Amino acid sequence: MHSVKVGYLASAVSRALCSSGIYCREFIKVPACYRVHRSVSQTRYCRTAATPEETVIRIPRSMQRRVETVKQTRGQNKINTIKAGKLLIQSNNPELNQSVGFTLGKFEQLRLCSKGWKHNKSFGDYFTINNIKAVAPFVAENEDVEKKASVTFNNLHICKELVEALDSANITHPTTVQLQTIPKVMKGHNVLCAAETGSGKTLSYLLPVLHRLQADKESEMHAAESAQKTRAVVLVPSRELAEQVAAVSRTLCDPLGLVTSTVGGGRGVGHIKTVFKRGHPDILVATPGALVKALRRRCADLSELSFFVVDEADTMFDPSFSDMLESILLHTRIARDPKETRGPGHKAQLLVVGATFPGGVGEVLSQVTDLGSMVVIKSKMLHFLMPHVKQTFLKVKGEDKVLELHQALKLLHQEKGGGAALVFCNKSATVNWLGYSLDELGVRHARLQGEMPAAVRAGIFSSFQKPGLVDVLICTDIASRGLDTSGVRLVVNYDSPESHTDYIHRAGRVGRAGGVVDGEVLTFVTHPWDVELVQTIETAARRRTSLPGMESEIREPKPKEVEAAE
Ligand SMILES: Nc1ncnc2c1ncn2[C@@H]1O[C@H](COP(=O)(O)OP(=O)(O)OP(=O)(O)O)[C@@H](O)[C@H]1O
Repeated sequence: MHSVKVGYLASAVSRALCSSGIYCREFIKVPACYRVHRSVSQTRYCRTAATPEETVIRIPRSMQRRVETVKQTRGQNKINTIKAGKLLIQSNNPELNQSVGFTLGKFEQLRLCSKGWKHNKSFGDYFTINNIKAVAPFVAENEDVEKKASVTFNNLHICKELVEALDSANITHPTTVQLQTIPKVMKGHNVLCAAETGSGKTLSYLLPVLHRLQADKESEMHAAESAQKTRAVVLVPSRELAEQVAAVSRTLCDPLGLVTSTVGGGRGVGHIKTVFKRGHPDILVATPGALVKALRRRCADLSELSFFVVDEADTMFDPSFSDMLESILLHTRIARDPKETRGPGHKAQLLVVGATFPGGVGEVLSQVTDLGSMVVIKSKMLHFLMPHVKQTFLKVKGEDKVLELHQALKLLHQEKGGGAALVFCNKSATVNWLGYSLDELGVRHARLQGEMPAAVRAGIFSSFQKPGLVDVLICTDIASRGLDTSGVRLVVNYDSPESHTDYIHRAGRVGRAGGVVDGEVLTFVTHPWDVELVQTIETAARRRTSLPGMESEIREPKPKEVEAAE
C-alpha cells in the first residue's frame, strides 16, 4: 500500500491540471492505492470518496487561483531574447540564446544557461559569451581620438629617445590609459590608475618616469651625489613580473644611459648584495620581500626617490603584502602636492596601478597613503568582461577535463592556425599532475607554479614568451597577474577560478594591446561550488554590467577624479 503527503499530492495535482488542460473545478478522484495521511488541519482539503475504491481531494479556491496565475505568468515570462544579428550568448539550448541587439529591462527576469549547473544532469552543457567587438575598447576609443587629433607619443612631450625606442617596437599611438595617465604624471601628481588588463599600464607609468629621470640627469640642478642613488622604485608582486617590467624598462633605458636592476624573492640575500654591489640603479624593480631585505641590510637607499610605483595594487595592498609595503613606505617621503616633487629636498611621486580594485581596496589604500592627494584615472571598462574576447563555459566531469583540454589544444593547433595557450590550475599539485597527463598524450608544454625552486622557475616564463619555443604553459595564478602574454591565443581555466578578480586577470592574458586579436577563454566548470561564480559572470554578460563585488569607488574621501571620457 502506498501513501503520500497531501502537500506533494496537491502539487502533483496542480501540475497535472496545468499540463493536461483537463481541469476539474471542484475535486479530483485519486485511486485508493494513494491513501492520504490526514492531519486535523488537512481534513478540509480531503474527504473520503463515496466508494471505498477512491479518495476525493477538494482543491481549495486559493490554490485554484494560484494555478491559474502560474499558467498565465509562465507564458508572459518567456521573453524573446533573440533578434536579428549576431548572438551575444550562445548555448546548447537555443531558447536561452541572447542577441547583441537585445537589451534586458532592469526588472526583467533573467533565464541563465547555467541555472541548473549544480545538478549532475547538466554535464555536457555549455554557453559562449561571443566577442562583440573586433578590437579592444582601450584601442578603439583611442582610434576615435586619433581621428580628431591624431595623437602620437610625440604629442605627449616625451623625449625623442623614448619615442624612437617605442617606434622601433612598432608602438606609435598611445592607448586610452596612456593618453590620460602620462600627462598627469608629468605634471607631478600622485596618480591612481585603474584600467583593464592589457591596456598598456606599464608604459603609462614607465614613460613619464624615464622621461623625468632623463630630464633630471641632464639638468644642472641635479647634484652628483643624488645621481648615485635609486630614483625610481617599481614594486610588483612576483619575480616573473619584476623581470618582465625590468626588461621593458631596460629596452627604453638603453638610449638614455639609465640603469635598471631587479631584485626578486627566493634567491637569498647573496643575490641582493650582488645586485647592489654594481652600484645603485636608477630604476629598481622589486618584489616587496626582496626590497624589505635590501633595506634592512642597507643595500638599497630610497632617500632620493622621485617615483614610487606600486603595480598590481590590489595584491600589494592585500594583508599578505601590506605590512611589507608599509615598512617600505617608512623609508620614503611621498609628496602631497606636485610642488613638493621638484627642487632640492624633493619628495617622491606615488603611482598606484592595477586592473582590479575590488570593494575595500580604497579603505586599505587610505591607511597607507593620503588618498586625497591622488588623481584617479579609471577606465570605463574597468571590471567589465572583455567585449573583444570570446569566452566559453563548459560543464564537464572532472575525469573528462584532460580529454577536453587535449581537444581544445588540438583544435587551436590544427584549425585555428596555432598560437600559444595558457592553462590555469588552482593548485601546484594539479599543475604537476596535469603536466604528467599531457606528457602521456604527447603534448609539449612547460609548467610554472609557486612551489618550484627559484632556479627552476627562473626563465620558464620568458622562454614561454619567446615565440616558437613552448606553446603550452600549465600554471597557477602566479602567471595571471600582470604578465604580458601577447602571443597567447587561448586561455583555459582547467580549474574554475576562485573569484571574479582571478577570472579577470586570467582572462586578461588574451586580448591585449598589440597582441593576438582573436583570443579565446575556455572555462571548465565541474563542482557545484564553481557554479555561482559562473552564474554571476553570465548575469553580468547578459545585463552588460561590471562583475559584482568589484564596484568599488576606489577611495575615500572623494577624489579629484579624471573621468575616462575626459
Ligand atoms: N600604445 C600601445 N600600442 C600598442 N601596443 C602597446 C601599447 N602600449 C602597450 N602595448 C603593448 O601592450 C601589451 C600589454 O601592455 P601591459 O603589459 O603594459 O598591459 P597592462 O595594462 O599592464 O596589463 P595587466 O593588467 O595584465 O598587467 C604589451 O605587449 C605592450 O607592449
